[in-house]
Amino acid sequence: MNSADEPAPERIFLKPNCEFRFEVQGGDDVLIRLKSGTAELFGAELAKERDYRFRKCQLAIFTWHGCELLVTGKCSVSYTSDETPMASIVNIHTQLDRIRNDAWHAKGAGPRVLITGPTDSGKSTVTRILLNYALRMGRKPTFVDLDVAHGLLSVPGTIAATPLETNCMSVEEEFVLTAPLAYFFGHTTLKDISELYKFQASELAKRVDQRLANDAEVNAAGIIVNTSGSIDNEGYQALVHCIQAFRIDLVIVLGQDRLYSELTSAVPPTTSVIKLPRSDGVVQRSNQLRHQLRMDGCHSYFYGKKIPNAAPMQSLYEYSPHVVELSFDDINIFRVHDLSVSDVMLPVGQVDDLQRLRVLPAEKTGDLAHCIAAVIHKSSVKDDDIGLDPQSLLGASAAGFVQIKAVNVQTSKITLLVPCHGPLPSKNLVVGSLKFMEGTKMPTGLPNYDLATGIVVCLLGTTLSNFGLNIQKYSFTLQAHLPDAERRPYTALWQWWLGLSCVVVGSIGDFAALSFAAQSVIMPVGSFTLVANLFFAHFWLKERLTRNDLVGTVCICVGAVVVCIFGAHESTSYTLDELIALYQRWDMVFYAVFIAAVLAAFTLLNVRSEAALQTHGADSTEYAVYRKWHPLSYAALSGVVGAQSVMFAKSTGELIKQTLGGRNQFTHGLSFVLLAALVVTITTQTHLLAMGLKHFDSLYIVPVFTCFFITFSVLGGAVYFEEFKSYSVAQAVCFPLGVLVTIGGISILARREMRQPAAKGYLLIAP
Ligand SMILES: Nc1ncnc2c1ncn2[C@@H]1O[C@H](COP(=O)(O)OP(=O)(O)OP(=O)(O)O)[C@@H](O)[C@H]1O
Repeated sequence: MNSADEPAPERIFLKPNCEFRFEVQGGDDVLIRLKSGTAELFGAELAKERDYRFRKCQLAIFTWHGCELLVTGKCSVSYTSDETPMASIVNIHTQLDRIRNDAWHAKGAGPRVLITGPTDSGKSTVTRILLNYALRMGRKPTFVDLDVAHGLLSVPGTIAATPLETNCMSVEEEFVLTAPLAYFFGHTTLKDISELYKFQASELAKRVDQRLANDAEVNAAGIIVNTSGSIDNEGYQALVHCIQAFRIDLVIVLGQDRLYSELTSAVPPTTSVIKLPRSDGVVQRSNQLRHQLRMDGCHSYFYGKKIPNAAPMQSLYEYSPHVVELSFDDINIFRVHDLSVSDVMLPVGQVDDLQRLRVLPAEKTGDLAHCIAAVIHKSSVKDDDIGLDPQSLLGASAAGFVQIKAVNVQTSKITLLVPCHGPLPSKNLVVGSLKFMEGTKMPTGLPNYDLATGIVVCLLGTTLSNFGLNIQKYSFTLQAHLPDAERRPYTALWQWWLGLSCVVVGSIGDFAALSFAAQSVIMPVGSFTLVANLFFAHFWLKERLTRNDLVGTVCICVGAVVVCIFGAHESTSYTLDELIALYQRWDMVFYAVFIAAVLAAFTLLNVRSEAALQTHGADSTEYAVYRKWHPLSYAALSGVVGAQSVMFAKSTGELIKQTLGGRNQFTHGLSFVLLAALVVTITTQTHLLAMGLKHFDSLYIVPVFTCFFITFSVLGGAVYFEEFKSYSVAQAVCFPLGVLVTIGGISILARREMRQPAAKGYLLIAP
């Protein structure tokens, strides 16, 4: 929690059969801890003395026997209520569990329950409670979600099913899931295309039947179906269709007498229909909020859920999607149309649903931008020597989903956001009307404290790091004024160590900033170090600041920001074996040779410059050739070596993360080689930077070092984590452009008239 005026923790004492209802808005965080008694959140039991974290939600914690809760943080609404439908729900559960028990002993089928009602009547909540109760009894119920408005199991616009197990139950999340069987409807209402919905519901029902037939335990646990809130006209027809398709035994109608009475006469005699009162706690959601929830659903499909300040295991919910660019030929995009009877050109009565539904190619134009597309399972599509039969896509399930980011008609290229690395499971995509606009925020009107904290921490960290470098430079300046006999190596200077400590603490701050805001924000903010450097070097160390220095530094700053924004990506988790495989890739070998060549060239330059300086002196013609290159060699070498240390740090970080997650990676010698490489590169970088600062102005050394450090770490990460493969056109153009701008900045800075380095020891400048 970030706010300074955070309320003190509140103790809530709940009487038996009461619930604590609360709402948490977008930017806020609320922690709830069960202190005593027993309590459950929509059927999932709370553990004692554990903090549960809630954001952006409206929920209720119920107790059967009374409990004490400790609530920390700001709830926008909170109150307790003793009017709940929990007694009726638990009665239904008891009946269902009896049927499950009988089914298990008789090796038969368990109960099939469907929950319906108008929008915001609490359907998903009752579904969740019944599922959680079944899971708590050790059953494996199948959850079928037919609500296309939300898509609890997948992205919105899908209908899906999956058997659940105890580990799917969670207090903080709706359901913790693996891969459900999903059909992509593509729309969030049934309007105008309800035939497709009915057809897909029937297909899903058949697949669920097949799944249940193969597993006695899952079969005996039965199914629980959540439905959409549209219950008029087409919605009602679709509801009756689904009750038949899934052969429902029990329909629970929430809070609407008319629907209850209509369904009672419409369903088969084997199906019972019961009424359940709508809980007063169920919150009415505006259309704007519903839209926002859908965008959040799409966002968490691609990016996972970042839980700020969460325990290490919870951060597993963070995913790293990739952007890929494909040519038009590599991808087929289809759309399902529900033609009117006259369009099908068959006599009325002879037209069945399948004939009305036509799968037609979608035109690849900019209109497709932001569309969510289902990638259709290859195995379910008819694609033989004669070619692809688009109609076969109708009954095919989705292997996953992508977002169409852009369509470029001129270059015939399409850019996709895909959830993971590697080729798509098939080249056939289906779109509907669902679009995912990234960056739509909760309409809370509250500032984003995490982002602000990240930026402030990063600014403080980079300023401290730069202050540290300038303290080191200051220590060299003091030494330069001592007689030769009194000068000491830099490692014997307490000021140098103080500077190094500031650099280390500052860098820790930079890393910490990454846990508050995205890398693409933090890295560019990090180039503020150059601004801090101008300040310290000019005003404290009294280094002369010219217009050239300003222009060069600004160019490096701009270039670094561009490189970070267009080059940097989030990385994925790798085990040691995967890391070894990565290091063996030909592009990594290529990159290693390239780095070796760069290091060799700058080392040669450095050795020659040093030799010319030591042998002939700073004013000699022999040294004049190297005057511009000598400072560059130090700054560039330390930057390139430092960038390698980032790669080794990333690798060792991965190994430590995996090891902490229970898979020890330090049983292999190579892990220690990576660790040793990390130590060697960090030490070398520190030494080279110290030597650069010792001999030359920090107004030159720091920007050039920063430029090499950032460019080579981004380049290394991109090669290492194969990010180039997924570069969009904008990235492919802007990344090299950013590098060019930084190189331009260096060449401007190189014109700086630096004071001559002393042949032995320190550069003489006025303190
Ligand atoms: N007893 C309760 N106390 C507080 N909030 C509740 C309670 N019951 C449900 N809610 C909240 O009310 C909102 C609407 O409930 P729910 O999603 O179950 O309705 P729904 O009928 O499934 O909605 P839709 O028609 O959109 O599918 C949800 O945010 C849910 O968490």
